Amino acid sequence: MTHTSTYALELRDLRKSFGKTEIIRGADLAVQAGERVAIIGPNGAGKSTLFNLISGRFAPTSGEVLLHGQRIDGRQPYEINRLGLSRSFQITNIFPKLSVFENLRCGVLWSMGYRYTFLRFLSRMDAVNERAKQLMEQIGLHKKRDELAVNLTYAEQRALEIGITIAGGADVILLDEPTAGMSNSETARFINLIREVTVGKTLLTVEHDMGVVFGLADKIAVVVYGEVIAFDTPDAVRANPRVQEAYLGSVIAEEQAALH
Ligand SMILES: Nc1ncnc2c1ncn2[C@@H]1O[C@H](COP(=O)(O)OP(=O)(O)OP(=O)(O)O)[C@@H](O)[C@H]1O
Repeated sequence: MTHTSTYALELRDLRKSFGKTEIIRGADLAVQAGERVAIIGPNGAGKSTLFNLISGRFAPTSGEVLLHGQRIDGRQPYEINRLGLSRSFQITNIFPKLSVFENLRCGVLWSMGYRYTFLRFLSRMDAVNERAKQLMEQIGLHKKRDELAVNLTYAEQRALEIGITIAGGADVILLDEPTAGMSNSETARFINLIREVTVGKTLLTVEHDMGVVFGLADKIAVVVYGEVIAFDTPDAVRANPRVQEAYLGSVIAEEQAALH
């Protein structure tokens, strides 16, 4: 049996009920460090709820969530963040009236436990500035250093969100539909950006766009009716009869029809 600590993230018989309705119904998942995982499934299957359970927004009704072998279920989102798991929307909420550089500095400081009200002191903080500069280059916004976030294009704002998400150096990153609302060419560029900035990290995305799923994921977790019914490589998931029957067959058929 593999030792638990070899997994970056593990879900064990995770359950969540809202009122009398069980939405997550015994989900199991074991993600190795460095894997990029896309969570897919029909509308209402429980994908966002799973993200909420992992990131601490909801406490599970029962079951366990482990980050590098350590139980994190029931902990507060900020505690989970400090333990090395960062979710895009937790900290995002870009500050529209701050520049790209200032937004990234806030991301770095937030991860260190400061509050953005210390903003006026930031210019003295060389290490913070250096990290923000490095992030700005990583996300390709160094030429927009002093541009206010509100003036960025949509795709640039999403890139800034990713920069803020990775600012604290978390090694497990959760992204909700990172390319939603982008054009095809923006999406292709953005997949590359995500791949680059998550090298060596563990990535989980909730994703509806099959192009993104197959372009980004090393493994796919298929969630149907609150359970992970398959967790495997994209090719194996495509070929899995249970997945085809439950969900993916119709999506692949649509995809193939669109290609011909
Ligand atoms: N806070 C809540 N209270 C009550 N029911 C909820 C709550 N959050 C989610 N649900 C219900 O849980 C079910 C799963 O929702 P969830 O958003 O996790 O699905 P999803 O797979 O992310 O769907 P989609 O692909 O449409 O975003 C839905 O029936 C939803 O109404």
